[in-house]
Amino acid sequence: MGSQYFDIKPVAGRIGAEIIGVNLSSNLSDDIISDIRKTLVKHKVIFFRDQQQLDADGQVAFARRFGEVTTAHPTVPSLPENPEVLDLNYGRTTSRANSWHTDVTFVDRPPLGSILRALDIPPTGGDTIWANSVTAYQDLPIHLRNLADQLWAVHSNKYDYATAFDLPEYAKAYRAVFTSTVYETLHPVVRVHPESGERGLFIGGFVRQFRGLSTTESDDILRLLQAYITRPENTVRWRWQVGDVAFWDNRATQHYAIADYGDQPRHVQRVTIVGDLPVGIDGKQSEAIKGDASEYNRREAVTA
Ligand SMILES: O=C(O)CCC(=O)C(=O)O
Ligand SMILES: [Fe+2]
Repeated sequence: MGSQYFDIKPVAGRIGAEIIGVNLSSNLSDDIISDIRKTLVKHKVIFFRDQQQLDADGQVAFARRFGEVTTAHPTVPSLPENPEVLDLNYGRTTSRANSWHTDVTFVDRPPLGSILRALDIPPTGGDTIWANSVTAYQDLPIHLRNLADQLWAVHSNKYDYATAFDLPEYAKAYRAVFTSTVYETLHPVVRVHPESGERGLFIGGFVRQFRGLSTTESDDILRLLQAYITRPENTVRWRWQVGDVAFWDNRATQHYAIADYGDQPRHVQRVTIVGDLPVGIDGKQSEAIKGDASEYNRREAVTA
């Protein structure tokens, strides 16, 4: 699929494409937005360079073209003047993003996607990697695919905070909120993408246990399945420059922010689009177990 409005340049063999010739701060027609959406669904993560003219409000306005935007995230401070914008500006030691995950899968409607804008990037390091969960599923040998097809997983935001990272004072309020409500949701391990119909592995960092298996069995199987997600063939790595924008399909990817830049500044801002209720290959939908997940996407911003 091409577009009459912009050029599409794949970045890696199986995931990721750069969109060339679109100014995200301009008034984009519905036709352009529709082509951007198709490109996102096909390539799973899309990149736009040189978007220095785009500010936080423009980023929110662009995100709104794809769906409802979430307010606030319990682990990451929002901008006080703009609760839709997550301000990720607190260094490698305080981030949970340097592990493979799909965003916010502990609620029943995890994000459709997120849009990340680079404001300050270290001279070296601080890249982000995305993985294609559809090609990972296709890579599974048939017997493992049959196993994955039958599994459902409990996703939760409950962590062992004994080993938690140290937070700067201003971010502690967010952690207090994050830990005050436990969310648990049962999702299919193999999810049918609502737009492409593709099957993908829907797992990642918030998976606690597979239904009907012990925690040890779950850990072993999760490790086995994650190994297909993180195979280099299924990934793309982006070397950020200030002004870059990345937009990923959170329904078909995992990502990992590389914490290799020491104490150098790295500042990115994220806007998140509400997704739908995942559907498994048998047509069954995800189910919230704990926490009012339906309210989650509209919860109040916490500002310190
Ligand atoms: O900082 C990054 O590159 C990504 C952080 C992350 O995981 C996110 O914004 O969801
Ligand atoms: Fe993330």
